[in-house]
Amino acid sequence: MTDAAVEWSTVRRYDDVDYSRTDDGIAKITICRPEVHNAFRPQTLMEISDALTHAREDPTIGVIVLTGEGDKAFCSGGDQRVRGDTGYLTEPDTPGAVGRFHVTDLQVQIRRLPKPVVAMVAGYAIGGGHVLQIVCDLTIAADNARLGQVGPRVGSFDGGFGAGLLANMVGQRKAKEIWFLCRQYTAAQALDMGLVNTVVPLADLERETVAWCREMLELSPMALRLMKASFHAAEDGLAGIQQLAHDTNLLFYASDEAKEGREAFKAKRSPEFDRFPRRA
Ligand SMILES: CC(C)(COP(=O)(O)OP(=O)(O)OC[C@H]1O[C@@H](n2cnc3c(N)ncnc32)[C@H](O)[C@@H]1OP(=O)(O)O)[C@@H](O)C(=O)NCCC(=O)NCCSC(=O)c1cc(O)c2ccccc2c1O
Repeated sequence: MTDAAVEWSTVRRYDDVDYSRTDDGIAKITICRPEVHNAFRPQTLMEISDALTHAREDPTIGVIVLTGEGDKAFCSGGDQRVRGDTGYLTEPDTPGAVGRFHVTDLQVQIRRLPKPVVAMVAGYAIGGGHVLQIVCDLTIAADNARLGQVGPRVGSFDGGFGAGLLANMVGQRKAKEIWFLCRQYTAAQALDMGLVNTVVPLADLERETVAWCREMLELSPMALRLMKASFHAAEDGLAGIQQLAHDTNLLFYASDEAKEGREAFKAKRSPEFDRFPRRA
């Protein structure tokens, strides 16, 4: 879905993915495999990961949008054509090739990324594609969106974020229904159960998504970063706490107290921490 009213310039065109940006700091990462409803193969995920890393490191980017090309699908999950007996294959035509689940690292990368990631969903968000929208921080859905899990129908399941985060969003009962029945849900149903943030007419999807992103760009990036880490601290266990804890290091390093430790070490003298308050 592209909207002529929003101007994007290409940062990098990969084989499976387009990475563009606006002048004011929104990155857009688009899965470009509409012939398979934007199903991902390992290369797709590696390209998304590379674009996410670039957007993370670019200080002029404040918010990242993840989407799929066209209006038929956000993403239909793993590309069944390259699914092997050991995971998804980078070289499906090579006998004995060993596969893996590249999406594991990508899900974690989105969770850890210290900038908001917004899923912009038109059409199908199914299977591993649905889990991708779940791990994004916000989801803006078009009124033609169809969301659901398909794993138990095709011999798969995602018991990680695909189960736990889903249950946190919609409750255990509904999450079990979604996985145990493998139904598809309309955008309106998804909104009703808290699976997406808002639903807009398809023609307005990109404009609305960009409007949400621009609202976030007006806010304190550090406050947004710390809120994202705070939301994940409990859900992600020690890894979530690690993110939040290390984010406090970012702030602590700028303090005179931390600088005293660094400068004392460099000057080969004892640090003078006495001048810093032992706060109540
Ligand atoms: C998405 C659909 C419900 C759409 O149905 P519809 O009838 O509208 O469209 P078609 O079925 O005709 O599809 C058009 C065209 O696209 C091809 N296609 C669609 N999805 C895929 C896919 N995932 N892989 C490959 N190809 C796909 C389809 O074959 C058609 O091609 P033609 O050449 O015939 O035109 C419906 O398409 C559908 O149900 N798709 C399958 C969805 C699916 O099985 N997804 C994978 C689920 S498993 C998964 O995603 C997964 C991935 C991981 O990496 C995991 C990692 C760790 C744990 C779990 C994981 C996991 O579960």
